[in-house]
Amino acid sequence: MNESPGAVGAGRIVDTAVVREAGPVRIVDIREKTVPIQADMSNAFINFSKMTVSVLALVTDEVRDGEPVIGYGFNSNGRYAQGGLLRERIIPRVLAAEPAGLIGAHGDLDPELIWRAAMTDEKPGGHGDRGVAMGILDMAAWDLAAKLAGVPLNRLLSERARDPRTPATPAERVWVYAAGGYYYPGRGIDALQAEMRGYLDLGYRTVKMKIGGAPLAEDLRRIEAVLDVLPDGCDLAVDANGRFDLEQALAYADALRAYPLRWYEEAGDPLDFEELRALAERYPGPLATGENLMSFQEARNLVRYGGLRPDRDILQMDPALSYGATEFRRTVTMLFDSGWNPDRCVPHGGHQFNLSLASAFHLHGCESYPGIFEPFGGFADGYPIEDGHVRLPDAPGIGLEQKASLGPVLRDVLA
Ligand SMILES: O=C([O-])CC(=O)C(=O)O
Ligand SMILES: [Mg+2]
Repeated sequence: MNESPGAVGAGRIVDTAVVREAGPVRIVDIREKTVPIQADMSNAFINFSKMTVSVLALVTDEVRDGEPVIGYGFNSNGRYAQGGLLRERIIPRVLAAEPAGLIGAHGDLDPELIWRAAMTDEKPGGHGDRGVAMGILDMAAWDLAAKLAGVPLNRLLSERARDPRTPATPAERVWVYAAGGYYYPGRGIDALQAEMRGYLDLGYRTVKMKIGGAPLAEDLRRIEAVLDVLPDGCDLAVDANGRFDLEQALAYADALRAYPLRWYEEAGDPLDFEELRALAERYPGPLATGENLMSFQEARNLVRYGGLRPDRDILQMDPALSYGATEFRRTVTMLFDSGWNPDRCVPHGGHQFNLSLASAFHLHGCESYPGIFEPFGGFADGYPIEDGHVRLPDAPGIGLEQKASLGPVLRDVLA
C-alpha cells in the first residue's frame, strides 16, 4: 500500500472485490457519499452554510500494489450533492451495463461508454442537477481511465479527447486566479484587503471578489479598497452571481467602467441572454459568464444568443457541473466551429479536474479558491502558484491523491 501523504488506501475493498483472473477491467462497485463544505459566507445570491458535495468512487477489480484501482469524482461548489440522482438512476445503469460494452478502442474502461450507459433512457433537456450528477460520475471515470493508462489526466485527455485544432501536447502550466472576496457577517474592508494581500503573497496576480450583495455605493468602496492593495501587474475581477436585473446590471456597468477590471462576471440570470446581450452592447470591458450553464446545449445558446464578444469576453462553463469532460470536449469543438477560441474559457470550480482540462485543451486558465471550499478546492501539494500560474503533478489520474487533505474524504467514501 502506498503510504505517502494523501494516499487513499482501501484495503477493505480489496477484501470484497471480485479479483479479476483475466480479461478487461470491470467496475465492481460504485459508492457515493454526501459531505458538507459549509462556510458562513455569502455571494449575492446564496449563503454557503448548508452547502454539500457528492464524492463518488468507481471501484474496479484491477489491483495494483495490493490496492484496487479506483477513480474519484466530486462536484464543484455552488451546486449541491447529487446522491439521489446518482443512487436512483445513474449508478444502477452503469453497474447493470454489460462489462464488455464499457471497454473502448484502447482496450480499457472508456469514459465515453460509461457516460452513455449512465444516460440510458434520459430525454434531451432538463439538464440542471442531472448535469451535475453526470459531471461527478464523469470526473471519476476519467480519473480511473488515466490511472489505468498510468498517465496524468491532462496527458490522457490530450491524447484521446483533443479537438484536432488544439495543440498536440498539454500546457505545462496554467494561469490561475484567486476567487474569494465573499460577504461574511460583520466583516469590514480591512479584512477584505487582508484576504486579497494573502492571495498575492501566495503568488496569484489576479483576484476576484463578490459584488451585488451590498448597495452599489458600498460595493464601489469595497472595489476601490481592493484596487488600493493591488500592485502593478495585478488585477481584479468582480462577480455578481446573477443577482441583477437589466437596470441594475447596467447601473453597475456604468459605474464599473471607471475601474480597470479584469472582468465583470454573471451580472444577470445565467439564462437571460437578452439581458446579457444588452449589457455587452453597453459595457466595453470584458464580461464573464457560463458557470451555471449545465450542458453543451446551454453553452451553445450562450454563444449563439448572448451577444458576447470573442475578442474579450470569458466563458466559465464548469465541466464538473455540466456532464464532465466527455461533454466538454463537444463544447470545445462547438466553440471552434462558432468562431471562438477555447482560450477564452476559464472554467469555474477551482479544482484539479478542471485544471487538467485547462491544460489538455489549452484553455485560458482555471479558477482557484485558496483556503475556501477545502479540501475540494485547490491543487496538488508542493505545486505553488508562481507568477499567477500553476504546474500539474506527474502522477497517474487527476492527481487527487497528491493533495493530502483530500485523503480522509476519499477514504471515507469507501468506509
Ligand atoms: O460563489 C459562487 O457560487 C462561486 C462563484 O460564483 C465563482 O466561483 O465564480
Ligand atoms: Mg462566479
